[in-house]
Amino acid sequence: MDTLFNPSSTSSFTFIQTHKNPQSFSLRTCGYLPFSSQFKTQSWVCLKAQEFHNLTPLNVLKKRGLKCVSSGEGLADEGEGIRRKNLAVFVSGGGSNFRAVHQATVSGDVHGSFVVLVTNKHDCGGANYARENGIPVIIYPNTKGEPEGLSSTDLVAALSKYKIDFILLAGYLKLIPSELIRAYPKSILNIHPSLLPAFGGKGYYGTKVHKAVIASGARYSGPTIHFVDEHYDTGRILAQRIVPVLANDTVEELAARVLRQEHKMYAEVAAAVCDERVIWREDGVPIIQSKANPNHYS
Ligand SMILES: Nc1nc2c(c(=O)[nH]1)N[C@@H](CN(C=O)c1ccc(C(=O)N[C@@H](CCC(=O)O)C(=O)O)cc1)CN2
Ligand SMILES: NCC(=O)N[C@@H]1O[C@H](COP(=O)([O-])[O-])[C@@H](O)[C@H]1O
Repeated sequence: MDTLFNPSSTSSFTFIQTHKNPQSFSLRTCGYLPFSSQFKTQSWVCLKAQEFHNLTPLNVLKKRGLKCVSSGEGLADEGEGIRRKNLAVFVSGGGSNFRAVHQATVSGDVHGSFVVLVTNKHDCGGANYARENGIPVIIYPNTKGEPEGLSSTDLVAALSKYKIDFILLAGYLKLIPSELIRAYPKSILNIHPSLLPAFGGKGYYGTKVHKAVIASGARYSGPTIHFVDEHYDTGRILAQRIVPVLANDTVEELAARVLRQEHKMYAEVAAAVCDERVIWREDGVPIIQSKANPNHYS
């Protein structure tokens, strides 16, 4: 039994572009607002009127001080498609999350293409899968064991030629340098196999995470996808799913249950970022607009 955890599935947000500040969306206070369609003009989005249903009363939302800022590119015009995004992936191991998202790009579920892979282990499963699929492989960082590895500065320079839109960390076990974080603001995601902020940080990776969860007596666990900042696992949380921790779970059984949800969630989140459906609330929390119902956010 895997349960989706969707705290705000009944919430509806309506966003009005303010002429004063084309990068911020604010909630109008005049009660329910209808919109009919969305189109993009120059650098900001205009929302026209249409009846919406089951809106959370705006005054309730406004009391929570909710204002939203677009993800930067805004919503596409009705008449034109959203540009396909270039993706980079960082792996250290087998790369099952990478393979799951890559297969979603091939099937068309994710409107993006992996253009480069970075790894600290030149012969890991993820790197070999990339080579088999014609995806260039870069080694980072430079270590005794990986003398071909790049420095942080050279990594940023090497990646710049691929015109990357988003970087996905998928089982990468080294610290992402601040130079790369500065070069790709709000554009680097990581998947972690616990419900952050619990069981995260230095030393929490792979089976070590699940061992700690079981030892704690926690009844639920699950994967988290978050934006990456300078520290391990402290960036803004974007998505989570929950799974039960059973009384007689082994580390391997819990790891497998969480990993199944990781694969599904990462493909959904990758689709959202490529569709430009990530919106940053004024309080700094990123939220995802539902593909099926644009009135729903989670
Ligand atoms: N700047 C950031 N870099 C990375 C993040 C991040 O959030 N910010 N996430 C990690 C992935 N990760 C958890 O999701 C993670 C990976 C590795 C470690 C860790 O303790 N690593 C060991 C070395 C392990 C090894 O080399 O085998 C260590 O640093 O001592 C913690 C969390 C990816 N990068
Ligand atoms: N803290 C980072 C961490 O533990 N990441 C975890 O490593 C595994 C990689 O599997 P994969 O290589 O098969 O995708 C995944 O479970 C991922 O959440």
